[in-house]
Amino acid sequence: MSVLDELAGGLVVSCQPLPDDPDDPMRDPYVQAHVAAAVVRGGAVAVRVNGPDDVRAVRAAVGVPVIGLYKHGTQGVFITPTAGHALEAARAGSHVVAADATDRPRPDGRSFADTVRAVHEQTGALVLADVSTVAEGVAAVEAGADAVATTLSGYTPASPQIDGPDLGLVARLAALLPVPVIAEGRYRTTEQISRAFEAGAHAVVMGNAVTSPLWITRRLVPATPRAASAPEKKEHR
Ligand SMILES: CC(=O)N[C@H](C=O)[C@@H](O)[C@H](O)[C@H](O)COP(=O)(O)O
Repeated sequence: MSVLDELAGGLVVSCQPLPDDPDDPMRDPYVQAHVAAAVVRGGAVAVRVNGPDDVRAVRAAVGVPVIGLYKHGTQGVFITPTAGHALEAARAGSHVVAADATDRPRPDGRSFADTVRAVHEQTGALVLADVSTVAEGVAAVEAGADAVATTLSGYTPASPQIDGPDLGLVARLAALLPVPVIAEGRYRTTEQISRAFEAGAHAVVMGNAVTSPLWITRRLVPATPRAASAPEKKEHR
C-alpha cells in the first residue's frame, strides 16, 4: 500500500508558522510537534510540515504520514525550490516531499523533473507537485510526480485570484490526471471540504484556519470596536 493510500478520503492538516511573520511565536519545532500531535488526535490522516527541523520533530511525535516541504524565501518559487531542498526535506523524515511545480523560473535554473528524479533515486520519499493550473498539473505528472495539489492556485499570475479555494481546478485535475489530486489552499469550512471531495479530491489540506492562532486572531479582531479605536498596540506578558 502506498503512503498516499493512507490519505484517501481524509483531512490533512498543515502545521506551519506564518511565512510572512518571522516573529510568529509558533515558529518552533517543539510547538509544531505538539500542534501536529493534537490534529492527529483530532482525526487528521496526515500532516504537512515546513523545514527539516520541524519535519524531524513532527515525525517523532506522530504516527501518520508526514508531507514535508522546505520553504526558501517568500517570492516566486519558494516551496522546496531546488532538488537540494527536497533531499533535505526527505532525509529529515518526510514520507512525501511537496515542491513547487509551477511553470515559473526556479532559483537554480533547473527543472521540477530534476527534483522528482533526485528524490526518487536518492530517497524512499514520494513527490507531491504543488501547482496553480491544469497545464502545470499535467506537466508535473509527465515529470514523474506521484500526486498533485492545488496549493499554488491564487498565488501565481496564471491562476484566478479568488478568496475561496479553487474547486474548479480540483475538478479539472481530478478528471484528467492518473494520480491522486489533493485539494489545498484557502479551505476554511466543512462545506468547502465536502465540495472538494465531490469534485474528486483524494484528500483535503487545511492549514491556517486550523493551526495558526496568529492568522485566526488577526481575522477576528477587525470585527471588534476596539480595533477601530485602538491606539498603539501594547503587549501584556
Ligand atoms: C501558498 C503557500 O505558501 N502555501 C503554503 C504551503 O505549504 C502554506 O503557507 C499554506 O498554509 C498551506 O498551503 C495551507 O493553506 P491554507 O493555510 O490556505 O489552508
